[in-house]
Amino acid sequence: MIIAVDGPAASGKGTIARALAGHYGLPHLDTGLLYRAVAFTVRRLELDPTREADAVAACDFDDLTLADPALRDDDVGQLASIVSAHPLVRASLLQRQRRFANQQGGAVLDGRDIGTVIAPDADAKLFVKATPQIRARRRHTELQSRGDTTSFDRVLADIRVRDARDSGRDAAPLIMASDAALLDTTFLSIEESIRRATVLVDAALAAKAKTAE
Ligand SMILES: Nc1ncnc2c1ncn2[C@@H]1O[C@H](COP(=O)(O)OP(=O)(O)OP(=O)(O)O)[C@@H](O)[C@H]1O
Ligand SMILES: Nc1ccn([C@@H]2O[C@H](COP(=O)(O)O)[C@@H](O)[C@H]2O)c(=O)n1
Repeated sequence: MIIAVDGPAASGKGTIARALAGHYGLPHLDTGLLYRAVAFTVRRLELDPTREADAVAACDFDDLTLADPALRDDDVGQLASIVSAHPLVRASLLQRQRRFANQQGGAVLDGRDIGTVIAPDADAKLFVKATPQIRARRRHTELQSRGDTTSFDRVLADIRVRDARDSGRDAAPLIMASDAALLDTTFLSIEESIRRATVLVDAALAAKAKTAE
């Protein structure tokens, strides 16, 4: 069983995807981390993130990089949205994500293009959204708890820039798959978001089982 969870930055898709993975006993992949690792490597090697060849060279990152907490920094997210717009970077990370999705028993993946590109035949697809203001507030709180002093206005501005870049690029833009269920978490607690996500996934699985009869 493959569950695809997509949505914009700080919409809560990772929180929901992790909870779904626990609920259904499936492994989880946060695909944003892969793009963050490329961005982090570009920066470490002092490469140019706007040059596709430089960004592709950074796709060969060491897997230990994925465990570095600095990957979660706001500026790495910004850089990730620059490198992720290059088609050859996306192509370079595609098979790794597909292999994870198609492993025996299934998986939960969250990102921007899981339901549209990585796993278009996923058994259940969610598109998680929330207003930019509420996403910025959540991300700001999270950054503060890690000792990051980035201002709320800066976090909100970064989220708007990242939304525009991720939705406006030609290669695998952030869009809701036509067969995804929409979950707006703007006014929902984490617990309620997870509860509703589980109901939506159960409904998608039941509908799929019925058409297979
Ligand atoms: N419904 C909610 N209510 C309040 N806070 C939430 C809610 N959902 C998630 N959060 C918090 O908001 C922050 C962002 O959530 P999360 O990391 O799940 O988002 P994301 O969409 O995966 O972000 P990114 O795209 O940057 O990976 C986290 O600190 C999380 O605990
Ligand atoms: N499937 C994906 C996942 C992520 N990206 C890009 O990476 C950036 C960081 O992702 P987070 O989920 O950690 O915020 C994001 O802004 C996207 O540009 C992607 O393109 N496809």
